[in-house]
This record gives sequence, structure tokens and C-alpha cells, in this order.
Amino acid sequence: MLELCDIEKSYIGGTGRVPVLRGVSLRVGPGETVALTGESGSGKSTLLHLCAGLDLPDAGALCLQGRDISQTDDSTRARLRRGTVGLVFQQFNLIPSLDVAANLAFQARLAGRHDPAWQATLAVRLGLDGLLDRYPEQLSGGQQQRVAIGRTLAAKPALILADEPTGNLDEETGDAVLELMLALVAETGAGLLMVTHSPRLAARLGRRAHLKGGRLD
Ligand SMILES: Nc1ncnc2c1ncn2[C@@H]1O[C@H](COP(=O)(O)OP(=O)(O)OP(=O)(O)O)[C@@H](O)[C@H]1O
Repeated sequence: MLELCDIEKSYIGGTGRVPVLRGVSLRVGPGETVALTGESGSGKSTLLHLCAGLDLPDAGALCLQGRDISQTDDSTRARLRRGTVGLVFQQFNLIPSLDVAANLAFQARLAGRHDPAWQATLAVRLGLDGLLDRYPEQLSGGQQQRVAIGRTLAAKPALILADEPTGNLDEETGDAVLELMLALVAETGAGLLMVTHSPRLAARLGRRAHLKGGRLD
């Protein structure tokens, strides 16, 4: 469902073009979970943003559900992203003026896939069913990230892209949240590409892709 072939990406810096990705190829199929690791500045977030269609590569093909998005315009990429991809970031990015139930429903409604029964199942599985009328500021960090994960899964994405999803949580809470996320991702059959600095967390996923010198090991 996600296929990258020879992706290249540079940024223009004070000293000219700085190559970050120098020919990255990667495939994430349904049900596959892949940890994207690499030193700070190695290009993990850059790669994840390209996969989400938030930015364009300089060269190479990037296929989502068989469609090459590397040459498409912003609105086409936004439509394809809404239909296919779920994003989970370190910052929970919940909508402060909406309660938990409305936050959970938000992306699914945008994607035209609101399914109240699935949302209710997710709320129970994520331990949020007693918190549905609370607002984000009334939740702990771990609870907020569980809402963010539920909001993503509620839209039934085929591919989930996660950037350090437990990076803002203490180790014990982060481990529990990751465990829940992995269990739910496995049940939905989605593919998962997750950036992490932690070899310990990377080991919980099915496969590891390590960025070094602009390429994947
Ligand atoms: N918009 C930008 N303009 C210029 N340079 C950028 C831009 N975004 C990222 N970079 C540079 O590209 C390189 C890769 O950055 P990126 O954020 O992808 O790395 P990362 O592996 O995610 O790092 P970290 O683990 O610290 O979050 C870095 O050298 C960074 O300074």
C-alpha cells in the first residue's frame, strides 16, 4: 500500500543544497509494522512527511495504494491522504473546544467514514468510555494520546504514519499506549510506519528500517 522507489530529497540551506534522502526504497504492506530509526537529523521526519504527501520528493516514485503521488498537486495529495493515511504525532493535536467523543469522530467524519459502532468499540478498547464528555485539558498525557490514536483509527486508514507517538509520555504510560496501538493496528490490518529513537520500542514492531547517510539499511 506504501511503496517508495529511489526517493531523493534535499533542502536548500545557507551553504546550498543539503541532501537528506539519497535514494530511499521501502515497502509497507497491509498488516506490516515497520520501525523507522536513525540518528537525530538523519531524515526520519522528512521521510514520514513525504509518505504522508505533506511534501514532495525531488526524485523517485512514491505510491500510495498503487497511485504515484510524487507528481500530484496539493489538493489531490490531500484527498488521497484523507482517504488512506492516518497520522499520529508526538504532540497530541486534539481540538481543545471539542470533547473526547467529538475528537474521536472528527477525522472519520472528514473522511466520510464515521462509524459509531466502531468508534464505541475503540473508546472501550482504549479505556476512554468513561471520559467521552471531557475536554482535552481535563485529560492526562496518556489519555490524550489514546484519544489521538482512537481518532486516527476511527477513520479506518489503510496506512498509519506515526512520529514518536509515545515520545511525550513517561516510559510506563508510553509502553502501555504503544501496546494498545499495536494491538488495534493488527486487528484492523493497517500498515504502520513508526519513527522512533528507541531500539527497545523498535523491537516491538515487525521490521526495522534504519536511515543512515540518506539511505536505508
Ligand atoms: N524545512 C527544512 N529546511 C531546511 N532543512 C531542513 C528542513 N527540514 C529538515 N531539515 C534538515 O534536514 C535534516 C533531516 O531532518 P529531519 O527532521 O527529517 O531529521 P530526523 O531524523 O527526523 O531528526 P530528529 O530525530 O532530530 O527529529 C536535518 O539536517 C534538518 O536540519
